[in-house]
Amino acid sequence: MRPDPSPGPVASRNVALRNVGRRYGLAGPWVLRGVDLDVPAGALVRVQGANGTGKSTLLRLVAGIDSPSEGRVVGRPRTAYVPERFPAALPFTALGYLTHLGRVHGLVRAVAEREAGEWLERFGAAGYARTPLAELSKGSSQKVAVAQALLAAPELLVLDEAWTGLDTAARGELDRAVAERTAAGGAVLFVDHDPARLAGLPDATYRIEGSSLSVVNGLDGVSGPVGRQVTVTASGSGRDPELPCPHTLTRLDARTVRVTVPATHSDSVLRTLLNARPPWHVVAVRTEPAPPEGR
Ligand SMILES: Nc1ncnc2c1ncn2[C@@H]1O[C@H](COP(=O)(O)OP(=O)(O)OP(=O)(O)O)[C@@H](O)[C@H]1O
Repeated sequence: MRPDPSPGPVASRNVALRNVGRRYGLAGPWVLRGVDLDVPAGALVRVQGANGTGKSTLLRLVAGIDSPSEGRVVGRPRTAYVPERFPAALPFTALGYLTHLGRVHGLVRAVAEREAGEWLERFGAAGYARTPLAELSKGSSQKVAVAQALLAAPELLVLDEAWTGLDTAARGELDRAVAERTAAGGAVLFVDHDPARLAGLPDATYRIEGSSLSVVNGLDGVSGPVGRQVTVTASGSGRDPELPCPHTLTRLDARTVRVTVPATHSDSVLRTLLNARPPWHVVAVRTEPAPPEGR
């Protein structure tokens, strides 16, 4: 099912970040800033980025288990989340834990237990159904982490490196489960270190770089930076300026360039231009209109 990327209010089954920033501690560096992201129902969305750039932070914000330091999260789909590290030291067996979660999601005990058993079977973990979580191997406990998310048939499934540690059969099973969720109209947002993971399938791919989010492939087929943008027109040397963030550069004439950068980086870009040797002359600075709701 293709997602609907058309502008308009965000439906409750969609989730979106609007000008979101997150930093840890009052004076900590901004891990994310000025981030706008839409995850519409039915969409498979991938987030990429080098280690420590804020992928898990972004996923936790979208999943609703962390709150932004600034900006808004819009929409409240029923969400399930597979964390990078599953807290396996809970006082349950694998089956007991999944049955308990099934009941939390409103299933009667018999149905919860049956579905829990079916998911363990599907991931090749039925043999560990009665094993305490704390005694499971890393891979087996990852299967439980994945099963707990799928058990709830969530409207939004958020997978943070969920394939890591799974054996080949279970990885294939998770691929199929992702396809089933999107076919059923659910959204799936994922991070995985393997660039071949679900290759060719995502409806949109984003990259985190320097606290900003860029579009690798957008829902509307557009690529480039997202979020509020600032356009700076500057004249100076015939060479292109070296800027400290992702940007789009257009040369207007032999001495004049126009660069568009995420608004969150406009101060550092202006500083870079003014401190260059020789300095650039800044002709104009314009803040571009915010993207419409639903984009
Ligand atoms: N709870 C926290 N408290 C303080 N700093 C944190 C916390 N969580 C993440 N960070 C910091 O935020 C930055 C981004 O971390 P995050 O885990 O989101 O990145 P990541 O892209 O998922 O990394 P990786 O690819 O290594 O999993 C890092 O500098 C990290 O140290």
